[in-house]
Amino acid sequence: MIACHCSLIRPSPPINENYLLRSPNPNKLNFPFTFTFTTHSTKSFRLITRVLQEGVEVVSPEDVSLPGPVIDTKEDKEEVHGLVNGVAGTVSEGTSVSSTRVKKKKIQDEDTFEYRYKIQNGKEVFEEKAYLVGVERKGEVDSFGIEESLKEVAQLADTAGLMVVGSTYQKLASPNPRTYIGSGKVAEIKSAIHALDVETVIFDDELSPGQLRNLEKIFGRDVRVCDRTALILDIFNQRAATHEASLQVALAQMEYQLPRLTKMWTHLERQAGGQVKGMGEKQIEVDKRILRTQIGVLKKELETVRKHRKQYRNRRTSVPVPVVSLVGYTNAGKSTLLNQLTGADVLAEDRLFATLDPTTRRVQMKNGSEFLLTDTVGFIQKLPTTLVAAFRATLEEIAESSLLVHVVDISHPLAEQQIDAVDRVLSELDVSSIPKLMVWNKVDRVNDPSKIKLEVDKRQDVVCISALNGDGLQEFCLSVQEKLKDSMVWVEALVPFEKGDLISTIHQVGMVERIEYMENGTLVKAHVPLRFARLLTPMRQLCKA
Ligand SMILES: Nc1nc2c(ncn2[C@@H]2O[C@H](COP(=O)(O)OP(=O)(O)OP(=O)(O)O)[C@@H](O)[C@H]2O)c(=O)[nH]1
Ligand SMILES: [Mg+2]
Repeated sequence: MIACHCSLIRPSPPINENYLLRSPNPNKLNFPFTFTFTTHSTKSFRLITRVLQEGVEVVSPEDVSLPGPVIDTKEDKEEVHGLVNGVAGTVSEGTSVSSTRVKKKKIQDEDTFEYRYKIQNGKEVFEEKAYLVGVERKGEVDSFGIEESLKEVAQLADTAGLMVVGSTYQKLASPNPRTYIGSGKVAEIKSAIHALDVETVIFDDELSPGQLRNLEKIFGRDVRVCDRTALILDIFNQRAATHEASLQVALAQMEYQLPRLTKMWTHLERQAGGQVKGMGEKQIEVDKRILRTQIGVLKKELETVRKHRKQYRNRRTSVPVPVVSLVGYTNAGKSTLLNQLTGADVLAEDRLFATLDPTTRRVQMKNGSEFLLTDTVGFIQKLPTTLVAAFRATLEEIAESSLLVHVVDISHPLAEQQIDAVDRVLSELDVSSIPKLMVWNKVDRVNDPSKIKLEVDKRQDVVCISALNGDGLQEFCLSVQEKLKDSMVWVEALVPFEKGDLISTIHQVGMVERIEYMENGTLVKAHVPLRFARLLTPMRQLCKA
């Protein structure tokens, strides 16, 4: 056996910890982490490959290179010690995490490992086994209900590439400050997860850093504990396709990590036999400072990206075609609707958070008028505020639109609760002054479509559609136009013949009621966006004269 002393530096943005963990056992990454596996096995090669692909720098040994077998063939075992998630450092030999359980698992893993590697978003990921835990607060009416909420976490886990093998929940008056759930429940979960060989326990609610640490300690070193927020961050991290989205996710991840750094350096004190008490704490402070600096750098970089986006938006709005934004619960069908109306090919799939970046396309009506339609990131109940804040730049698109179209999956059993959850996020975004239109989507999936249509007829601000098969899209566009008219101003202007191009712009951005050709120009009576009305001011005066 040889010991390879590697310091692994986590790059900025940090690599996804889970990603590294989805590697040969042990699946829990502690700091420093130690991997022990057999030479010549593809697993060792995979781990190093993955580490390097992720951009993690291997400081030593220098001979860890690709492609080709990684480790000295004379020995039959290797160890990789390293630090991830922070700064570089020299690592002395840490303790190997070869517990009896890990040894037992190793034998099983040899057989079962291969089939748990899956290709997701073009990357090879290891499908961890996950166990879900929820809490129902006594006396509090959670409109979603604990079972539905857990079902949603299961969907999130599936989207993140995890294999859910069990779940449980507890009714509590108030959460336990140490472990979130009661001690009896903790013991029950511990035996369940060990029996099921679970690698990750996911809590449906946000855990405090202390609760997270205590639970990890109780469950054992090779079991990772995470919460809904971390899971959503993980999905966002996997799916971020643009530079801006990556920056936003990295920022949200770092802000989430900042109070949770505590565990990283406790090994220093352990190795020193407790003689250098406080050494770990000092190092945590150093790490926190580094992280804060990185957060500052990211924020500045985001600001630059944001400025570019604004310039682009200003250019776009020089011809004031009204902007309509699609908002709604994740998986409601926003991207499908955009694709149907504009022929765009935004990814639309039966997974949560398929879309992260806004996409804008032009919709041309038969009467010549146009509007821009923007697809946005979906919302979810218990959406972490850090994420809403991180995505504020993206969501600025929403704030600057003329109309918000709230897309609802009306076939979902919790459609009403989802509407409330979306309204809650919208209220955080301060967009109450923007007119709204509600769209009940997926009518083709409801048991009794006629009942739904009857209900829609009674209401004024709802349109019923199937974005998938195109039902109701004509009516949808007319409703959008009607709603847009409400946000426009009425003008009567005499446009000189030499400014004839203004007439076609009025057709494009507004709603023309009447056109008359006079001796000294064209008399137009129309609804137009406010900014455009200002452009027409001199001609409106002419008209008055
Ligand atoms: N039956 C039916 N399925 C639909 C309809 N609209 C969308 N879907 C399906 O619902 C799933 C989610 O659709 P998306 O368009 O990705 O939903 P989204 O709102 O963009 O979701 P996020 O990007 O995750 O927020 C896909 O599998 C679609 O095919 C519809 O009208 N009827
Ligand atoms: Mg989408």
